[in-house]
Amino acid sequence: MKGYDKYERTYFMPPECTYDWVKKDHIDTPPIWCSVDLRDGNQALIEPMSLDEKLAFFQMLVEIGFKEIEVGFPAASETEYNFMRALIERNMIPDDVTVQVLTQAREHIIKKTFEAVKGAPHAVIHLYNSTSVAQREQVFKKSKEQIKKIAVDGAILLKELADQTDGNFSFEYSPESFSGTEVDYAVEVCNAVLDVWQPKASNKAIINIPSTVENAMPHVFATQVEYINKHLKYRDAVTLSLHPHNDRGCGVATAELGVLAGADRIEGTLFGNGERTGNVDIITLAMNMYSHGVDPKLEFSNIPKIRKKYETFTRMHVDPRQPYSGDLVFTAFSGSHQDAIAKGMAWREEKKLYKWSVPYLPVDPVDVGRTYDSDVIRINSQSGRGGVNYVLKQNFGISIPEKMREEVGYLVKHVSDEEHKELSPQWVYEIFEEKYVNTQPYFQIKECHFKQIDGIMAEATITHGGQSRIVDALGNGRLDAVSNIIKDYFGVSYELSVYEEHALSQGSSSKAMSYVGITCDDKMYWGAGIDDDIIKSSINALVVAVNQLPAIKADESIQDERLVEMKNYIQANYKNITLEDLAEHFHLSEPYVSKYMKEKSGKTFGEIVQNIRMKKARTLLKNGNMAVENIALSVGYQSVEHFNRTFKKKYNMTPVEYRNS
Ligand SMILES: CC(=O)SCCNC(=O)CCNC(=O)[C@H](O)C(C)(C)COP(=O)(O)OP(=O)(O)OC[C@H]1O[C@@H](n2cnc3c(N)ncnc32)[C@H](O)[C@@H]1OP(=O)(O)O
Ligand SMILES: CC(C)C(=O)C(=O)O
Repeated sequence: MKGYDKYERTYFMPPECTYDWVKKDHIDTPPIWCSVDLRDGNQALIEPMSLDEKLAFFQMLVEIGFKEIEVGFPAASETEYNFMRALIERNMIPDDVTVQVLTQAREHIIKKTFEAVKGAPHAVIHLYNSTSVAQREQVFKKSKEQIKKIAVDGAILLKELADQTDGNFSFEYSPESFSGTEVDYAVEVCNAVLDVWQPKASNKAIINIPSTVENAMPHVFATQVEYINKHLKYRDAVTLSLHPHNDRGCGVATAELGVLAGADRIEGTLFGNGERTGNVDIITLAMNMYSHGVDPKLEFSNIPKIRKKYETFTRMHVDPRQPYSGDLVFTAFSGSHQDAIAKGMAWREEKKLYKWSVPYLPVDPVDVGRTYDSDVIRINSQSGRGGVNYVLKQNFGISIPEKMREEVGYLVKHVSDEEHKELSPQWVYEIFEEKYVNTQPYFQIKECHFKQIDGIMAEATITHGGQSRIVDALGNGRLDAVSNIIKDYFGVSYELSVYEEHALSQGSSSKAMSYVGITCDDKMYWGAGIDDDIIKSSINALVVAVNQLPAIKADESIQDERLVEMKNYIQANYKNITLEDLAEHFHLSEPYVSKYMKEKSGKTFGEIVQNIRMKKARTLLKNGNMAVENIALSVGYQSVEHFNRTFKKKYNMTPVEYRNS
């Protein structure tokens, strides 16, 4: 890529590099968390938060459990100033929470800041000035000594004003733009500031190391932090804090390695809001610890609720891939992931495990306020049988037999592929239902009675081709007897291979769900049935399965017989027949009859009716002198105009022209 040679590395390795942090593999106690949402997060918003929004956000941060909150930059604006005053005057700061405010190292800004914090029960005054090579040269045009003096002068003024101002104050100093600063020089400036403040273990100062613009790999930052940790004066009286940004996308790694390197405290924001690519995301950091079995001491058990408020207050949007918080972070669309998750969840339930080990899910989604129903497995063309089965089970209590799952999986994903869409759980259910439960059958068994005679005798009413017949057969069980009826009646052979059933809870009532798999020529055919009655549900399942057999589907004698019967019925009732009448007469649904007629005769129901009417009309026109109006009505048209129009369209002449031709 052209232009790469315009850049060079702008960070500095410390004079001595030690790598003690490398030997640690996890963080066992959470750092002190400081939220900077209301300051660094707020200053990065297109529209900074209003006073009321800041108050509500502050309340949310307190509820999450933050004990240190940088509430703003009071010298920046009236809103910022008034917010600080409101917190103090309305007594909104809980006893165990410390608020913090930021100030430049400029006299009037520091003075304004102290006016804002007057009367605070406990506040941290956070002083910063830039120390990087670039800022020394380009912005301040000052030497190292002069830059250090800005910090020291600021520190002196903080101390003086703190002594003169009503309230309880501690101090924080940040060598801003540390990432482009020589590490030993940054330490020198920090130590000079500490010399002014003379911190005590009972009232610690905070030294905050920002990766103001992240410009190095996280291990470089950790090595820098380790050096600072070892070279800061008054170390027992100093809280070493980090303030990572995310310009290289490594904010979280930078923070974690920095903590391993000796940092005690982290400044960050919810969802990583902040300047440019953001501050480090505290939710991710906290949840990373949580997923290692460490209590982060922040409450993220309902992230969706926090997110909703955050999005309202900041007008920002959380990315669907944002760790722990995004819409899609617990979702598997792909088959093998879904399969493993579904099996892992089943394993967990079966073994009654408390410890979490479900594949592909770093934490239990329920722990952060998500659900298993809609968050974990979603169906598209990348999905597989494990996922489809999970969705049916989780959402509808349908537990399909192991051997049936592959067919159902392919059936569902095929629809998604064709439609090019994600399928909602309801859609998945409808696909399943249409094929296995409510399929339009070639035959049905509407009624069945059983007698115990040397085995089971079943007597079933089989309906097909518009006719119903009562047939009986013996079997060694009820389903076997019904199966024998079907075999005898249609002359088909198959093996009844799988029968499974379970209760299906729907609201307060419970139904029986049955599955039947039959084998014919080494291939399995499936059906399912749902009914209050277990026998009925199993017969329905069997009927659907048999209806899938190619021998039944291709049985032209059944087809032809029914088609002829339908045509005869139309012929006999052509004057006022509707599709609804026809479907009802043959105990079938309208869409099925409509599709069936088109497929089998090449004409729609409407075309067939029209042909019959026209044929009758032509005969009446040629034989006798019945008025055209009367002919129209007698063959079933509502009006003569309609008849004339249809006739002309079909024969390219009017009925009168036809009569005279
Ligand atoms: C990395 C960070 O996030 S740091 C925090 C940044 N946040 C903000 O800036 C948000 C709030 N800031 C503001 O509202 C404004 O900047 C104010 C009100 C504080 C100050 O505004 P202004 O007086 O117009 O000054 P501005 O911020 O533009 O800075 C300009 C001057 O201050 C100096 N300056 C900037 N930062 C500092 C600092 N930390 N310490 C000392 N001097 C500073 C600049 O060198 C410049 O000096 P010059 O005029 O002599 O060249
Ligand atoms: C003021 C400092 C800590 C800052 O916000 C930064 O450097 O990013």
